[in-house]
Amino acid sequence: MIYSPHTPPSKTEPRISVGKALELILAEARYELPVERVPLAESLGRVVAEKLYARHSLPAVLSAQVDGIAVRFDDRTSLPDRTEDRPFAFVGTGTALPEGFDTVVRAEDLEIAADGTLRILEEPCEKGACTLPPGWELRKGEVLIPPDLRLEPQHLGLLAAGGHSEIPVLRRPLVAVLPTGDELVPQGSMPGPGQNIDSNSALFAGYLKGVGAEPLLYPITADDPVLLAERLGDALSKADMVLINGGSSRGHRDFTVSVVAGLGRVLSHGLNAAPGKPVLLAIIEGKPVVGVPGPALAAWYALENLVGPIVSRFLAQPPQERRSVKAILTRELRLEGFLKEALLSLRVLLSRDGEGRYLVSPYPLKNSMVTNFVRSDGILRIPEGVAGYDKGDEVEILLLYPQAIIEKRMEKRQLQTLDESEVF
Ligand SMILES: Nc1nc2c(c(=O)[nH]1)N[C@H]1C(S)=C(S)[C@@H](COP(=O)(O)OP(=O)(O)OC[C@H]3O[C@@H](n4cnc5c(N)ncnc54)[C@H](O)[C@@H]3O)O[C@H]1N2
Ligand code: MOO
Repeated sequence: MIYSPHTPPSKTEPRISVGKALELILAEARYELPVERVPLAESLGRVVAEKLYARHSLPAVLSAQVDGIAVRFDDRTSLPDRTEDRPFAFVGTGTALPEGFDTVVRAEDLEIAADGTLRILEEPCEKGACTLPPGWELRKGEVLIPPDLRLEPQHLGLLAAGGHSEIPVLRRPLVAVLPTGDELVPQGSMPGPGQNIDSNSALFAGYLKGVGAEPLLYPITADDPVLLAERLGDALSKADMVLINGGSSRGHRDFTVSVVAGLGRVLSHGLNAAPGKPVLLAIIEGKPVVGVPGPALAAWYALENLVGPIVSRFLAQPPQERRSVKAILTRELRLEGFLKEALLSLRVLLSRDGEGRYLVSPYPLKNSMVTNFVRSDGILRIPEGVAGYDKGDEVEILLLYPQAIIEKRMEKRQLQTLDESEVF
């Protein structure tokens, strides 16, 4: 299959690689977030803003590690031991040993006879056996969590054990989303002739939440540079980063570039990427501003390649990575012209061959409806400079769903139980 660009870029248009564009915006914008305190139960997935220490020791005193009896080690006699006259106390796992006791005998190593007398079948081998000394779990003042850690459920347990109920975290980056275009109507409206639903705002909101940001959704802005400049100003006064959606290309109503250039510094306009070529990256008042193309697929790649990593930078995290699988190409791919020089992202379907290996079939590039995107299993990214692949070559596929879900999708397709028009 030969891929060629459907909108060849002009020869004079300066374009840079996606990697270089990301490097520039990461190096040149300001990435600072204020700290807020949230209840421990709501801190999952949040990024801790400062080092957190244990506020007390656990256990506070010598405690039992198992269910059994507490004894004094020095009271032991030869085995088996009739112990009705030996002092002991029943203890449960995690409870404190009563004063004067130093060792625990496991319930399995005891016998209580019918007459109520207690025998120790297996004497503890050392003083302190089956106990936990004070501070064994946590020592007061020890570091529990370093700064910049994204909290997982196990960290929440540790912080609770260490005496924390409110956690200082980085505020989620607030990302303003400005949909633009005279042809757009809000979600829930019936689109008339020439109208399109602002579906990208929903896509953006979901994507942003998924990477740990807080979307600030604006109403649709008409194709009017004055209105756009006003909205942009408002967004910059509230948000940490601004996404302007649509109007990024070269149509007579595409004002994004001129408005942004009037307010700040444009770092790049045009990426060596397909889809996702007309992406605008700029800095206004130290804040990153991204002009995201209108077509949903191009928009998604801009989110994935640039916006996600920028949000991660705000949160002092490495960019989130998708799971990938190796797959065998079912046909050759030859790239021509601009596509050979660009980072090409192709949507793919996966299946399996008789040996259980993944097979991969890419969709044609032009087939860029958002519904078809939802139907794809993953993405084949072809780096800049690669002219194509042969049939049978092994390539890496980034998965759009968890692997178990992909397996189910493949199974359904193989059984042909999928309705042709089904979108899932
Ligand atoms: N002469 C040229 N035309 C185009 C070029 C080019 O190089 N020369 N590039 C093409 C490429 S590639 C892309 S990608 C698009 C970029 O378009 P814009 O970012 O300027 O977006 P619009 O023109 O405003 O809209 C395009 C399309 O997307 C729909 N859209 C916009 N916003 C939304 C939204 N919030 N929700 C859903 N859909 C949205 C819009 O209705 C249009 O259908 O330009 C090519 N043209
Ligand atoms: O392919 Mo454009 O670069 O995103 O429609």
